Amino acid sequence: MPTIAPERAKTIHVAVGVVTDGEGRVLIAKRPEHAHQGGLWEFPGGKVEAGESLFTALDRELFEELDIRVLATEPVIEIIHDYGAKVVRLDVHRVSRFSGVPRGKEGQPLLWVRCDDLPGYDFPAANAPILQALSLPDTLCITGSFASEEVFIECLQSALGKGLSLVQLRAHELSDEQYLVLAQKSLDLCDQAGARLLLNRRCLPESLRERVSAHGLHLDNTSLANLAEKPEAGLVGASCHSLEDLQRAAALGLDYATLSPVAATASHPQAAPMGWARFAELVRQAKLPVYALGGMKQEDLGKAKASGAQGIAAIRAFWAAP
Ligand SMILES: Nc1nc2c([nH]c(=O)n2[C@@H]2O[C@H](COP(=O)(O)OP(=O)(O)OP(=O)(O)O)[C@@H](O)[C@H]2O)c(=O)[nH]1
Repeated sequence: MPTIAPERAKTIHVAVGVVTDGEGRVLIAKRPEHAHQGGLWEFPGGKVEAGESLFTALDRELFEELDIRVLATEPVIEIIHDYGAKVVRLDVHRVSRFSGVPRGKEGQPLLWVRCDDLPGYDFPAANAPILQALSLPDTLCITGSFASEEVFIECLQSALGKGLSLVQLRAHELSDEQYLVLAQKSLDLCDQAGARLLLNRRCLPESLRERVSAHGLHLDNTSLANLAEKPEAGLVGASCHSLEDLQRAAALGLDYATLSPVAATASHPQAAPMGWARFAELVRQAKLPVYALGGMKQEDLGKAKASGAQGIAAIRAFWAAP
């Protein structure tokens, strides 16, 4: 019978801190050459000791490594990654408030980096979903019904005015041609507001897609199932309803997933809601940022984050004429 090497018998729980400054930059440190994943950049942190809470572990590690005390944190993402020789569970939290001035107490080089610039640094393989999570907002607006183009524009302007910065254009009732006209108008408004627009259109012919250079694509569940590789279309996410879907989305290297329905939803009345406990269980096993979808309201954001989500995705909560 094969035996499990002792160091593989248990998953190592690691507290990881994304220390953020007033300008939204994050702190990265270089791992020592001799360490596991040595020479790569990391977010400061270390192993959670027996009996320690995540907060206590993070505070202790960041004091030991950076000479700062942690004052406030919020969850970012949890990643289980198998390095072969060991399995790590990275419990990543943003350190939004701290006291002291960070310095590399162990002689490690430190850098403050803008989130957009993080992909330019080499991180351990487990960190890819952390970088994805940091590049995404905690709300995803999905466009809803509209009686006329005028009403659509009003709803979109209202959503952008509330600060929503990621919009998925879902309008299955339109022809390709009508959809593209609306996509171009939406893109102009999103660009003006500094928001990103994702096209959700099954089988939108390549020639038409080329006419609107949106910031990315949202794939429906059928497209996810049929896809052989991630389309080269910027930010790409997909609609997931199961662990298999989430695993497929991660294996394709997609940037995010929506997981639904969490609660009962008017847009899919026949679908049975999975509830928060099941949602959290699935998200724990996901290797990419996941938005909770289905009956979500703005006040569900805290619950979603506490369940491991990137945030919430919704139509009704965000789509309304002013
Ligand atoms: N701190 C940190 N660890 C990471 C990151 N990404 C990643 O894969 N890891 C892995 O998580 C584990 C954390 O171990 P560590 O060496 O930082 O923990 P520690 O400070 O308690 O180390 P020690 O017990 O060797 O002193 C390592 O296997 C490391 O490769 C990251 O961004 N930050």
